[in-house]
Amino acid sequence: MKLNIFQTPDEVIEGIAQYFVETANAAIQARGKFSVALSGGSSPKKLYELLASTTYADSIDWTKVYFFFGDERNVPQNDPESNYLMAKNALFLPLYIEPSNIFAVDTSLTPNEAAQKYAEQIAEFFDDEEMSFDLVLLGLGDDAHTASLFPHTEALHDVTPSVKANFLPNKNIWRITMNAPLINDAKNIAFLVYGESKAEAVHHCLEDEENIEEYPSQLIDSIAGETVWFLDDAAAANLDVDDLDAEE
Ligand SMILES: O=C1O[C@H](COP(=O)(O)O)[C@@H](O)[C@H](O)[C@H]1O
Repeated sequence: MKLNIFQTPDEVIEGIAQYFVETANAAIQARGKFSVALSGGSSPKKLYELLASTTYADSIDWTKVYFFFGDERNVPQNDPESNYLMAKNALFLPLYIEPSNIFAVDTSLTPNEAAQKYAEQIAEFFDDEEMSFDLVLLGLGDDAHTASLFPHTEALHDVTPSVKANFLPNKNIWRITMNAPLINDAKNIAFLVYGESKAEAVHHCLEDEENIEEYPSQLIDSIAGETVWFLDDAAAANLDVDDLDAEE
């Protein structure tokens, strides 16, 4: 586990954009392609916009990048809540990404069918290779959820890498999410977290005693690779950084 702490949200975005480019180019050089699972919600929009900007657009051969989603809301793909729609507008359209490089969750199906189909698509993509994304990008909710692994939900108990339909009783909604075993098989995992509303959750996930039911993000740590947290000062405010391996 590695921490990168920056003063401002813009600096965090810049830092994780550079990390994305380095990780993508290393994967393309080593294996000829880069598979990435994107995060949703509000935090990564600026990252996607920066990657699609003139500063970064030419830094990666985007024809060799394959996009997946760590989680998706159970809404149509043109719904403002859709993680796919956000990535489409901020990243895919500006970079002219080919549809064959984009693996969106089919939310026209029932949640269970959508999850099963997505798991099959992922298995098919990796074929006879190890089912291991080059990079999984993650966010952190104020309640310490990541992807759609929410406190006190069934998917937290999975032990086999897969995609699950996860019911959130408090909100009475379904989400489709990669489970922790699948995420942890990734070669690299990067959390992007900024803003003071996240400070408590960051502290619980990184420094508190293990309590997976309350703080599901504690489940996440790459087994064979690297887990890196990109934080701003506000999100890191409650950390005792001296006890952690932090680079500022
Ligand atoms: O619901 C979700 O929330 C988390 C965190 O989102 P944020 O809006 O607080 O940045 C996100 O990582 C996840 O993909 C998303 O579906």
